[in-house]
Amino acid sequence: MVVLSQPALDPFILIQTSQPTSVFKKVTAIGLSNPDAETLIVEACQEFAFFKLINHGVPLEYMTRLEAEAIKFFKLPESEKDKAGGFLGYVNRKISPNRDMGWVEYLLLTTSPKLIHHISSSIFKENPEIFHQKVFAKLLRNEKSDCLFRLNHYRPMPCSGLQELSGQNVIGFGEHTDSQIISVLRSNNISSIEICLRDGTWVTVPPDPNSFFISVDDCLQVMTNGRLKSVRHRVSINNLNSRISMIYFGAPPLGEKIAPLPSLMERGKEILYKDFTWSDYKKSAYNSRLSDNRLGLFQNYESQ
Ligand SMILES: O=C(O)CCC(=O)C(=O)O
Ligand SMILES: [Fe+2]
Repeated sequence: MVVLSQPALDPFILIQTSQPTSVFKKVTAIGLSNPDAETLIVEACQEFAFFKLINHGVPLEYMTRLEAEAIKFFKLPESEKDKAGGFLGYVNRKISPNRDMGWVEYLLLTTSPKLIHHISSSIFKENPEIFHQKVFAKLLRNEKSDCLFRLNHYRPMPCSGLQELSGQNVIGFGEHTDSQIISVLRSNNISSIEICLRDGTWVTVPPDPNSFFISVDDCLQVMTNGRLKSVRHRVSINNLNSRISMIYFGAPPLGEKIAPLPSLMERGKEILYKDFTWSDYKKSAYNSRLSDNRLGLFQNYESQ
């Protein structure tokens, strides 16, 4: 990455020098009604830590309605959006507390039923009941979990910037693994997420607004004692259209112990991780950089 001493809004600080990626044609598409779904999911998670869920039964109109509300919000003047700022709510370009920036603005929401109502009424003023739709009501059922929901907006690059940037990508969301158990992502049809395969090659996953992309996150890596590995991913911006994505991060309750589960791990394999709670993980993640391996701290010394 080229780091220039420019004002915070200069997109050039985010130029990504990595090679262009090829399109990932092998992403496994799995429908839940497929009798072999369980096996296919395990295989895809072992091989790619990532798969595409098709025929999921969630009507497209739910997602497009929420997307429309998000677009309305993101079109507001910066001063209005900033009023919804804070740890939860609106954030512009700042991806982590530790200097990680991206060409992205987002709304970070908790899925706690009590808080979501409050947040929704201040952000989606014209449609505060947006999260009362059936699909979200289901996601919000577990009051104790610490799940998050993020709406990302990758603005088009300024035209003058694009001419000079021709052929280069700008970091929308830098390389990282997600922390939780699984993430469920849906985006519009614009540009896409890139994932890192086991051999270290980065590939671009073709977008599909009708499907969900499911990824293996850090906690699931621990719960399976490393049998599944969380997937490194990133978003690059290289065109003139806005990308909108929404991601549900499925997390445990704060005090929950995260540990390898005998039913998920390979029999007889040594335990790779120390005991820790989701709250311990979050505290240590707060001091890390986006691209860090945040599980390093929790690995058993003997097993490294
Ligand atoms: O916006 C995307 O497509 C992915 C963003 C992402 O990885 C995240 O929000 O954790
Ligand atoms: Fe992510």
